[in-house]
Amino acid sequence: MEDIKNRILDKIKPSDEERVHLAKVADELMYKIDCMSFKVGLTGVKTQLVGSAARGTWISGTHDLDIFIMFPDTTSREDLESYGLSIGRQIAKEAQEWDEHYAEHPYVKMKYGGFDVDLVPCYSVSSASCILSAVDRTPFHNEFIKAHLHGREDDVLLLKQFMKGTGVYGSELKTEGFSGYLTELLVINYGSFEKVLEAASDWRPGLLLDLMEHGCLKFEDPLVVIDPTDPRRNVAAALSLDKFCTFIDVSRSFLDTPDESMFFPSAKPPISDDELLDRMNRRGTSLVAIVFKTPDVVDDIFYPQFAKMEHSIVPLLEKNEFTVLKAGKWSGEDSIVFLELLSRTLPDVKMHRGPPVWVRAHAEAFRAKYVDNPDAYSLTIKDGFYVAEIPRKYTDAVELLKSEVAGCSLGKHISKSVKEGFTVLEGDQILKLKNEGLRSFINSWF
Ligand SMILES: Nc1ccn([C@@H]2O[C@H](COP(=O)(O)OP(=O)(O)OP(=O)(O)O)[C@@H](O)[C@H]2O)c(=O)n1
Ligand SMILES: [Mg+2]
Repeated sequence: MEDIKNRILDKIKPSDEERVHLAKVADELMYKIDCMSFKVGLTGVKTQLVGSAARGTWISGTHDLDIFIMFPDTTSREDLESYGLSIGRQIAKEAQEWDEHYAEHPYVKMKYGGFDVDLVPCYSVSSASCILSAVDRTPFHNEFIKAHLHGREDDVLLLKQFMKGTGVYGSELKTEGFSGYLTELLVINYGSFEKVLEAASDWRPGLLLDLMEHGCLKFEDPLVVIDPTDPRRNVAAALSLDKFCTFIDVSRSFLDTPDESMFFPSAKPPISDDELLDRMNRRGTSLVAIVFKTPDVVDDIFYPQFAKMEHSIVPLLEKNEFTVLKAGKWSGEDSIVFLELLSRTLPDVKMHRGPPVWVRAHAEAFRAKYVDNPDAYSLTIKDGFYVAEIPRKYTDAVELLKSEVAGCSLGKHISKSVKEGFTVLEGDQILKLKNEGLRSFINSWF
């Protein structure tokens, strides 16, 4: 175990040179921001480096700098936004590339000196419980982690890399995993990388960690980690049940058989046509793919819509009695929802249940509609209910999807893209999809 940890740390721990370079670029940027705010006559504005770069918990080679421009809490929202943006734009003049983003406030993102820099305006408030906007907590996170981590940066680095390797790191809506701050709190709470894994091996959903014993509001999430700087917030709010459980699973595996490759797994190779056909034949199911053009929106807008799409399409199939074994999603230039069905086709007969025979008026109306209906196969009684045996609307899942997908609730941008055109592929038609990233996704998913 010690050997593995040391070998991993050799790869992920920033060198002294990297630390010096990062500090230099951060200082340079903060100095420029200070000069800029002085020039436009702002007083009381402070700048601060936050996030993993400020805490010594960034993974070597991942170069993001989060710099906060902190305005006095008496600043109006309009002033904070306009000064924040104009300072950002000025600095961006010397950047390799830049653009504007919108979170709680608009902010500027840029490539500067080899780093991905976020210049985020926020309010400087006296405590995290009186924040005026969500980002105002971040400087308090910095203070808390610096005061409590006590030299366990290496444990955080190992935990982050282990989570990256096992696919559970990142609190964006695309991943629904663990945030950087959460990994730091877990190390503080349990004491070390291994102790986090040992504890996680016995986790159950509904777990509450309340480091500062705040006592707390009720949260429904699988993991609740009360923010030590703000009792109203669950730091693990973005974590999905499946990512929570994946972490339990990989923690047990690693402690059972420590394996370096879990930190840096090699991607599955793209599946070949022959292999894919062979797998389809062996599984004996029907594989269906719905393909549409990926709308041009940011991940945090796209992925919730993509999840919504899956959660509309699976019930559509089930309502029509197609059994969905599993669903999967992949997105590149095109986006694809995969559905593995027990069978693509169903027989023509559908059992349509009517009212109980003893509910006379309804029962007679139902009987009258189906008893001599030339389209119906027959009318029977089962468990006290009339059952009409009628032809089903869709006997082919592909026809169902072609007709009904565009009418599903899909989210604004996906809906627009699907209405502009989509295709439904089944079985060997899926071999038309050649993208290598997609083929390696299929290799691990199917
Ligand atoms: N959902 C989020 C995302 C970010 N933050 C705050 O913003 C900081 C910077 O965010 P980010 O760069 O995403 O995370 P890091 O902790 O810097 O981790 P990484 O090493 O992955 O960059 C975090 O430390 C945290 O204090 C937060 O409170 N909630
Ligand atoms: Mg960061």
